[in-house]
Amino acid sequence: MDISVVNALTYEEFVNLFGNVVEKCPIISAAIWSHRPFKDLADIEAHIMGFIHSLPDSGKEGILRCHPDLAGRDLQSGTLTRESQEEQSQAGMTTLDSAEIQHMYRLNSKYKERFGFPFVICARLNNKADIVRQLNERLKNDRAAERERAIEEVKNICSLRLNNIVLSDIQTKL
Ligand SMILES: NC(=O)N[C@H]1NC(=O)NC1=O
Repeated sequence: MDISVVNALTYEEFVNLFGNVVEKCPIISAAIWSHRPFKDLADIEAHIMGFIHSLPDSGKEGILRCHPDLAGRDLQSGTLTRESQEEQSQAGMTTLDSAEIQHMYRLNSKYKERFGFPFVICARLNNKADIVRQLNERLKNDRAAERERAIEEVKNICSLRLNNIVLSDIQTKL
């Protein structure tokens, strides 16, 4: 997708296209729309991350809380967003057996109890074993370090979602 096409989108079109690059946080695309014209995709990403970094800790934690648990209730009940469904599926979260689902549930609960927000990791860059290992590892962090670590993962998820939007646009034109 040519950046001039993105820059010509109306506010509604822009939020429709980019509204879920950060899970269930369309307010972020709504906010950065006012920074048009964008130079390129990296510029859009930089504005998104600038917005997130400008938030107080409570705002960053709010963003984390918009993320569904990995292998959690939304996945079991089929209520994940399309993006999250694809990502969790790529990381093998949709084919866990019941013991593995229970294990993830226990780890996710322990994490939420400790930090007050859900465990977030870029599922497309990690497989099942990585996710369990990192969940256990990151439980050892203090809250401030872990908040920043989780926001880094939001950045990775966002970056891949942005690339996907551009790729799928190229594919529909081929
Ligand atoms: N909790 C969590 O990490 N959720 C997610 N990760 C990801 O890549 N997509 C998600 O929805």
